[in-house]
Amino acid sequence: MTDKLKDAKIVFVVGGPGSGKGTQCEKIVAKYGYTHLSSGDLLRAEVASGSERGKQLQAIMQKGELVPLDTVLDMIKEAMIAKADVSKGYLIDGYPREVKQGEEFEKKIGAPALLLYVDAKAETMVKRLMKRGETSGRADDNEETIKKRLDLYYKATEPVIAYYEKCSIVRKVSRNTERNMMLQSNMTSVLSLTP
Ligand SMILES: Nc1ncnc2c1ncn2[C@@H]1O[C@H](COP(=O)(O)OP(=O)(O)O)[C@@H](O)[C@H]1O
Ligand SMILES: Nc1ncnc2c1ncn2[C@H]1C[C@H](O)[C@@H](COP(=O)(O)OP(=O)(O)O)O1
Ligand SMILES: [Mg+2]
Repeated sequence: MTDKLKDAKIVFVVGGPGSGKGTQCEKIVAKYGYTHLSSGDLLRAEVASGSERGKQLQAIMQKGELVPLDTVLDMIKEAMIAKADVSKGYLIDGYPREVKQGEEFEKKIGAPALLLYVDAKAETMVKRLMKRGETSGRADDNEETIKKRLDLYYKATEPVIAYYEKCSIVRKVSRNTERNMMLQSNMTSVLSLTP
């Protein structure tokens, strides 16, 4: 099964809650036709299905905690396989959330070609999430859960960036670069390579 993903081009998209991961991914999809898989969206789809597992996931997400690694990795892998025949590459948005998730992904699927680090100030993230919460209907877009998600981001997810900096695959997108990120040659050269 994993054979289907043997040569897959993989881009991890990492950043704090509300940093703009989903927004930047949409831009990349429009330009490069990559397959966008958001771990949060996959989990919310499971919740929406009303399954027993969905109920357990909902309770964890509402508290701003991480769901079990195996659950999210299995979902991502399944979604990747489903698109393997048509995909030019994958944007894995919201994963890894901790170094261990990155290690497991590499063992079970493959190594990332690039990690896009979407950077924003805590103050900006909180402001955006409070605004998003007015219409998103998301159980975790409220003040209390946002604070927990931010704390967890700095504690568990930021180390992921340092971990991948060692192999020089991190590209940072920040306020100054996001508007013209598609023009950055370092990103273009990696993204436009055919798988
Ligand atoms: N560059 C930006 N400037 C202003 N608002 C933004 C920007 N990027 C994203 N947003 C807004 O911030 C919120 C969070 O963005 P989203 O892409 O959902 O982030 P994430 O997937 O990282 O949580 C959304 O409401 C989005 O419209
Ligand atoms: N890779 C992962 N591991 C564990 N839990 C995850 C996960 N990705 C998402 N979740 C769970 C916990 C998150 O607080 C919640 C929402 O994630 P998300 O939609 O990626 O949020 P955001 O886009 O605001 O950063 O789903
Ligand atoms: Mg998102």
